[in-house]
Amino acid sequence: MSKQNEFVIETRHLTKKYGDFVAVNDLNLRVRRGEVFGVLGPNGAGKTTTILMLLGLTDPTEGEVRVLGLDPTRRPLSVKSRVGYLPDQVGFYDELTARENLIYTAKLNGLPRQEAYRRIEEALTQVGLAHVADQRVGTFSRGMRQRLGVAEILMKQPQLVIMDEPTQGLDPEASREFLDFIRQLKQQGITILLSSHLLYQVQAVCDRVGLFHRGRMALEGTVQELAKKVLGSGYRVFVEASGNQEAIQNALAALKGASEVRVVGNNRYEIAATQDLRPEAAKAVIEAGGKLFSLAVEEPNLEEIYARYFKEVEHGEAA
Ligand SMILES: Nc1ncnc2c1ncn2[C@@H]1O[C@H](COP(=O)(O)OP(=O)(O)OP(=O)(O)O)[C@@H](O)[C@H]1O
Repeated sequence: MSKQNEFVIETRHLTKKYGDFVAVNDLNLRVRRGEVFGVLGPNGAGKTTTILMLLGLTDPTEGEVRVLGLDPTRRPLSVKSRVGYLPDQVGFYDELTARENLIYTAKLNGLPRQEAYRRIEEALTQVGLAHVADQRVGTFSRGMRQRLGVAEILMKQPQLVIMDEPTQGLDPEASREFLDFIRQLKQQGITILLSSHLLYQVQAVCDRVGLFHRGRMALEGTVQELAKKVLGSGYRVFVEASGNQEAIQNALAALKGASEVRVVGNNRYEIAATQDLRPEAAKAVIEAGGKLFSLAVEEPNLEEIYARYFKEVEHGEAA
C-alpha cells in the first residue's frame, strides 16, 4: 500500500464472494484526499458491497482495504468514528428525539460531553432542524431524516464522508440542497465518496468517477477523460456564421481536436470535438472569410457516456 495521506481510500485486489457469486471482483480503488469521487454502475454492480467493506461492516473475501490509513476489517470502530456515512435510508431510533439520537451517536464516537452538545446544536441549526430537535424521529419525513443524517455527519466532523444513494426519494428542492451540502464539505477539504444513479448530480459535484460493472471498476477518470475513452470526443461546439459554406466547413474540420463537422442548418455548424474549441473556431471562421454570429459549447455528458458504454458492453456480449 502506498504512503498514508496520499489516498484516503485505497483497495488492492478487493474481492467479496457470496458462495460462488463474486459481488466485488479484484477491485483497485483509490480516492485522493479532498476529492469528490462518484461511484456509478447498474443495480448489482457491487457498489454497496464495496462501501460496506470500506466501513468494516462486512469483511472482504480477499484483498486489502485502507481507509484513512486504517484497516476497517481490524479496526472497524476507529474507522466508523472518523468516517461519516450516509446510506439511502438513514437508521435512527424512532422513539428518540432528533437531539437524543445525535447525543447517542456522539457518545458512541467518544465525543466529550460539552463539545458534543455544542456541535449538536450547531449541526441541528445548520440543517434547519433546530425547531424540531425535541420531536421523536418517528414523526419525521424522509427529507427530515436525511437532514438529520447530514447533521450527524456535521457533528462528527469527519475527514471522509461516504454516501450511498443519498438523494434517493428526496424532492427536487431537497436534492438541490443536498448537492450544496456536498460542495460545502468539499470546500472544507473533506473527501467524499458518492454512489448514485443520478448521473447529472454526479457530474455536477464529482471530480472523478468510477464506473462499476459486475464487481469491477470498468472505467475511471474525470468526465472529460471518460468522454474521450467512450465517446471519442464528447464536446459539441455550435457555430453560427455566414459566408462560403464549404470554406468554413473545411476550416472547422481542419482544427486540431475536431473529429466531425456537420452542417446543421442555414449558416449553422456543429463540431464534435475532444475539447472546447470555441476560440479556435472563431478564428477559423474569420480566416475563411466568414462572419461569426454566435458560438456555443455543450460539455461532455455523463448520461451519454454511461448509455454508450453499457450499450457497447451489451453489444459485445451479444456478439
Ligand atoms: N448478503 C448477500 N448475500 C448474497 N448476495 C448478496 C448479498 N449482498 C449483496 N449480494 C449480491 O451482490 C451483488 C452486488 O450487490 P450490491 O448491493 O453491492 O450492488 P449495488 O451496485 O450496490 O446495486 P444497487 O445499485 O442496486 O444498490 C448483487 O447481485 C447482490 O444480489
